[in-house]
This record gives sequence, structure tokens and C-alpha cells, in this order.
Amino acid sequence: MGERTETSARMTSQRDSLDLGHAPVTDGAFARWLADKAGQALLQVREEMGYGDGAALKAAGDKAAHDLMKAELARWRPADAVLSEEDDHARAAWRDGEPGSVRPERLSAGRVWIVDPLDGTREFSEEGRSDWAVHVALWTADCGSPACLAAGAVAMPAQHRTIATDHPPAYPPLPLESATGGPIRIAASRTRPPAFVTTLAEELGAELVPMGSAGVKIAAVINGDADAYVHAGGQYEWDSAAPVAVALATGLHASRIDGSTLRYNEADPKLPDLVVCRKDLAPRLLAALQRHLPSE
Ligand SMILES: Nc1ncnc2c1ncn2[C@@H]1O[C@H](COP(=O)(O)O)[C@@H](OP(=O)(O)O)[C@H]1O
Ligand SMILES: [Mg+2]
Repeated sequence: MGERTETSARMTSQRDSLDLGHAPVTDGAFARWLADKAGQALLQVREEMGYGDGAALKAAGDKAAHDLMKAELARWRPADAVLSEEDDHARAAWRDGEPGSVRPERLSAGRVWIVDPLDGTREFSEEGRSDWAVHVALWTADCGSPACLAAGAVAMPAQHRTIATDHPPAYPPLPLESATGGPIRIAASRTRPPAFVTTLAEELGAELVPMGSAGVKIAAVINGDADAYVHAGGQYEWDSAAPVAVALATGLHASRIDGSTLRYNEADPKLPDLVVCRKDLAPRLLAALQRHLPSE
């Protein structure tokens, strides 16, 4: 090997080993890296435990992914706050002025990672199912868009794919059926769909596509496998922040079912409903959803 070739090979090898030890610098690439890393840990948990005890598998998966993400966030983004499903339920009931309640530090932070270590927990515990995901989103106070989601990644390890804002997917193609008046395909929860979704589908002449995980359903819209995702009746910020970040970066419509803005890093992390769809479908879908809004 000549001297120059040897030096260049050494530099390449040094760079590779540095890359292995370092997380990406940009937030979008970091979100993708972190979601992938937690996804690999989840695949390993499934492999090691098998499916004999579903409750234990869910608990072990949640914990493995949560612990990994908390440690990597503390290591690589130590100045940022974190809102995670696994440790925020206890603080979810925070109310200003309530005796004994402690204001979460994320409410005065400029940057908050909103993570769901395992979305579609039920499906994760069922053998053969691939509709579960890892969500990583970054909310920033200093932002140009109403949702204030600066980065996001959704890893779907059992489907061997990850979508993220560092390379937003192309806008989904208009399906031939829609162009010719075929049924709209609405992705909805397979276990907790909104009470009105069957009526909504009938009103729109739509077809329901049940699947697990909010992230996987929004990925299906991004991918063009569904035309819309509609949810109502309960959810939290971590269930939608990451996939909504990618959907918005792709150019899709994402809002509450009454058409208002999805807001993140609120004092109460409940975000009970949303609709994500192609922009051309949004006026029709929102008009139909008007008939199903919860009464105040
Ligand atoms: N009515 C409800 N109340 C609270 N959370 C809900 C809900 N319906 C769905 N979710 C949450 O939204 C995520 C996607 O649900 P689904 O797979 O049914 O579409 C799941 O997150 P987790 O798996 O992280 O708990 C689930 O717990
Ligand atoms: Mg979730």
C-alpha cells in the first residue's frame, strides 16, 4: 500500500470509528438516529423474550426503549428538556397553583424532545405484527410554524423503515381510485377507533383501514397506502408529535378534527384528536368531521 493510500485508509478508519461513537449533530438526523437505535433495542427485546407473556413483553419493551432514549438524550442533548410517555403520566395532571404540584421544567424550556418509546404497544406484543413504532420529535419555542415541531422521526423497525424530517418523504401521489371517484381509505385504530368513525366512513363513502400505532397510520398516509388518519376520544402529545412533524414536512394537512392547530408542549399533554390527510382532501374531511365534534 502506498503512503498516501495508507494515510487515507487510516483517516477513513479513524473517521468511521468516530462516527460510530458520535450521534449526529443536526436535530433531524439525531432524531432518526435515536429512533433507529431504540427500534433495534425493541427488536432485540422481542427476540429474547418471545410472545408467551404479552404483558411482560410490553413492559420490557417500554422500559428498554425509554431508558435508552433518556440516556442518549442526557448524553447528546443535555441542555434540552424531555417529555416522554413513560415518565410524564405522573405529572400529566399538573395544574397551576394546585398545592403540592410541581411545574414541569419543560414549560419554560426552549427545546423539548417529545418521545414515545413504543407506540402501538399492544401490537408490539403480538407475534407477526409490524404496526408499532418509535417516535422522536423536537419542539422548539423559537419557531416559524404553529405546531413548533422542528424535527421528527418515526422508526418502524419491524417494517425496516424510518421516516424523518431530515429527508422528508415525497408528497404522496394521488391514487388512481381517488382521481376516478373510488373510496377514500381512512386509517383508524384497530382497537380504539373514534365512536363516530363508521358513520363518518359511510357519509364519505370511505373504506376503513384498521391498524395499530399512530405513527404507523400517519406513515401510511405519507406513503400513499391510506388517504387519511382520523382519531378522537383520547391520545397524548407523544402519540402524534413525531409523525405529525414528518407529515407537515412532507406538505400534508395535520390538525385537530375541528381544523384548529395541533399544539405541543402544553401544560396538559392530552391531545385527544387529530386528522392527517392530503391537502386536497382536507376541506371535504373537515366539513364531514364538523358533524362529529364533541359537544363542549
Ligand atoms: N382513547 C384513547 N385514550 C388514550 N390513548 C389512546 C386512545 N386511543 C389510542 N391511544 C393511544 O394512541 C396510540 C395509538 O393507538 P392505536 O394503536 O389504537 O391507534 C397508542 O399509544 P401507545 O401504544 O404508545 O400507548 C394508544 O395508547
Ligand atoms: Mg403512543
